[in-house]
Amino acid sequence: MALLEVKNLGISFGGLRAVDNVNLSIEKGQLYGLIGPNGAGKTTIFNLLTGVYRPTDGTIKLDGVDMVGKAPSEICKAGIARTFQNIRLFKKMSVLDNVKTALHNQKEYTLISSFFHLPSYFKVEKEMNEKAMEILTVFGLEKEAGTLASNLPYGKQRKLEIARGLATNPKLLLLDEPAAGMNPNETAELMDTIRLVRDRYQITILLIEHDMKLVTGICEQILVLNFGTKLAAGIPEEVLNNPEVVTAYLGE
Ligand SMILES: Nc1ncnc2c1ncn2[C@@H]1O[C@H](COP(=O)(O)OP(=O)(O)OP(=O)(O)O)[C@@H](O)[C@H]1O
Repeated sequence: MALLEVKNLGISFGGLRAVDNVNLSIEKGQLYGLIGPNGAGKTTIFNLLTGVYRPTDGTIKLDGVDMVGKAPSEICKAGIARTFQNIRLFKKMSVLDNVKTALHNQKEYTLISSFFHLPSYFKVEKEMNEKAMEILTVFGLEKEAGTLASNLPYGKQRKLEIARGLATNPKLLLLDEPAAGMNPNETAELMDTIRLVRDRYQITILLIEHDMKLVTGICEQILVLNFGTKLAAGIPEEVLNNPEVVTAYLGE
């Protein structure tokens, strides 16, 4: 059984059919790319998968469990995490605290234990610090743990966003244009990090990306959308040489 099984997914906004009859089957541990021209419906699919929008048609199953109709917080608990095109960090918090707030998805202490500083509070706090530091190390951010998120250079802020997604302990991590605004060196480093995250945590990753070097470099399968529907799907080398894709996506 695929980890994510999406069938006949669709949504309309008034007269606009933003996503229409999309099918997606992603195996556990796969690195999957979602590409297409501006306005093709990519981010809308992320919004459907994470419960921001409710589909007008179709089904979404994670590990066999129906996600349609669940609140975004429930879907996050079920194992789908995401990052956004525009960075959404707690800018006035430290790098470490940004990751720790995401860990609250799993570990919690009671208000009473925190207020009275009971031993259980310190135990959970210590565990959270250790776990957050482990995640920061994967992203090469451990030395910046105490830095304010707003003081990180752009490329590291993008990495911190992914670290926060990972901290919710997802089965499926959705990355919306993770390399947007990065220079080629930062993008190359990010590609290594994404691979490392997948291998080390054995999670499944679905990413939207315009940078074809990144897509062909790390994605094992891709789906090309155009006007909300599937234009092509398969391994990147084949799909990107498909004349229809070249015409629609690259505008040639
Ligand atoms: N809440 C909404 N209300 C009305 N229209 C919407 C809404 N959300 C998205 N759309 C429309 O749906 C279409 C698909 O948008 P979407 O943002 O999913 O495209 P995209 O492929 O992610 O584009 P980009 O690469 O530019 O981010 C667009 O025409 C957009 O204007």
